[in-house]
Amino acid sequence: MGGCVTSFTGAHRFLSNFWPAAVSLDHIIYPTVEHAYQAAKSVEPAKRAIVRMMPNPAMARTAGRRLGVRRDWVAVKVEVMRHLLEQKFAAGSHLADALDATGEMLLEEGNTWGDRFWGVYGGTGANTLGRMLMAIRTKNRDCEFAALLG
Ligand SMILES: Nc1c(N[C@@H]2O[C@H](COP(=O)(O)O)[C@@H](O)[C@H]2O)[nH]c(=O)[nH]c1=O
Repeated sequence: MGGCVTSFTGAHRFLSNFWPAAVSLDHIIYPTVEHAYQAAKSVEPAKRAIVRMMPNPAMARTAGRRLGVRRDWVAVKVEVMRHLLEQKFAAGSHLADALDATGEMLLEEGNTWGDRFWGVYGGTGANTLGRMLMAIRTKNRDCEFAALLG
């Protein structure tokens, strides 16, 4: 299956970091990748708890953006995201199956909120989130293949 997912909406909403998925950050469970990613901007447990308790990912994002980021945030944020997404799409899980079902489609987080780092806005952007998801999709397949071979 070729083609392109140009936004994480509708049937592809599960690709968004706002989709419900329990993920762990430093042994504490968060309800979405977005909650955990935003909490990770701080190293202070009390601040992380505020983000974790937010009733939805949009509010977690707003709260996280007010935290003031830790000094090493720019250096670690991509690895933090990868760590969370690998949990969300852990091989064999329901969401990994849904990711696998996207076949060879290009996954692009086209967005309306101006994010050219994680997604694509106005036709340009690094699409870091989409590229990470495609890499996990490939990795999961490689693992499955290796398991079949024994
Ligand atoms: N703003 C938004 C999404 N953007 C998400 O926000 C995060 C980046 O936050 P920051 O590093 O603070 O700019 C990252 O997880 C990105 O995917 N996603 C959605 O589904 N809906 C939204 O409305």
